[in-house]
Amino acid sequence: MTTILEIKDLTIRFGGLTAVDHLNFSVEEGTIHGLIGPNGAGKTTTFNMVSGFYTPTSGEVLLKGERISGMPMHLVARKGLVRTFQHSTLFAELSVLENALVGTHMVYKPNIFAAIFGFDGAARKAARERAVEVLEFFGLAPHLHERAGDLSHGHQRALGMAVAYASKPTVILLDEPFTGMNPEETRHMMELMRRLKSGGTTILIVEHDMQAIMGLCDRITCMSFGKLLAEGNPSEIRNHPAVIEAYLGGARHVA
Ligand SMILES: Nc1ncnc2c1ncn2[C@@H]1O[C@H](COP(=O)(O)OP(=O)(O)OP(=O)(O)O)[C@@H](O)[C@H]1O
Repeated sequence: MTTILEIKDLTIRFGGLTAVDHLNFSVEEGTIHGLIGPNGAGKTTTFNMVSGFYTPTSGEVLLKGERISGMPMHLVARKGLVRTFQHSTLFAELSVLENALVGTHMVYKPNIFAAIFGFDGAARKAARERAVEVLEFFGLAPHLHERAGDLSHGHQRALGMAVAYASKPTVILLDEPFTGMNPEETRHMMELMRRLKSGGTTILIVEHDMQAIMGLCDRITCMSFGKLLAEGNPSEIRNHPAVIEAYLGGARHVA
């Protein structure tokens, strides 16, 4: 196993609140790694630091040994790490294909509008091919020319992942990808994630759906009050007394 992502002593303070407090964990290449914890534990804030959205107060994030913390998001993305957001960030007025083309801009051209309208012939063709390939992978090929805002909720979430994946990331961060999905959509999304993993992509996922997390992840890190609470495989986490306590006050099992 090779470590692809290292979170080292990561800390961020907002005024008097330490939202993430000397957090340490590593993600192995080609795995699905879960980041869980009760509401307010600091999961999204950690994602924000890993993806370059926030600058940590101290500590660092290494991608393949290179420090990426403190870099702006677009540079982190160019290094091969991209994220999705809890809430859809699609361009609702653009078509499904145009949204996916925006996702390719990191690879083929740095400017969003150039990604859609201004490529030279060869780059434009390559970007379009990549966008269509990714949309096929996510089951969105029948919807290429529909307005993104008109898609079903499940398809919008799939498109959010497709846009992120279009830039050919080595690591993809998924923030609550199953929110608002019905069981069928969740099953389908889980299958897509397993296929991404088979293709060699590393996935770090924040999610409250414990059944999905336990079914998907190779390894899980649990946070509580900004700190690392426990780490292990799904069965170790499911039976970990501190995790059970953090979620349910010790009353029941996690999943
Ligand atoms: N920009 C900010 N300014 C001030 N406080 C913040 C900011 N971002 C997050 N926090 C605080 O940091 C703590 C951790 O929040 P965070 O959203 O990371 O938790 P979470 O584990 O993702 O929770 P949830 O599961 O509810 O999404 C919370 O107390 C939150 O209010």
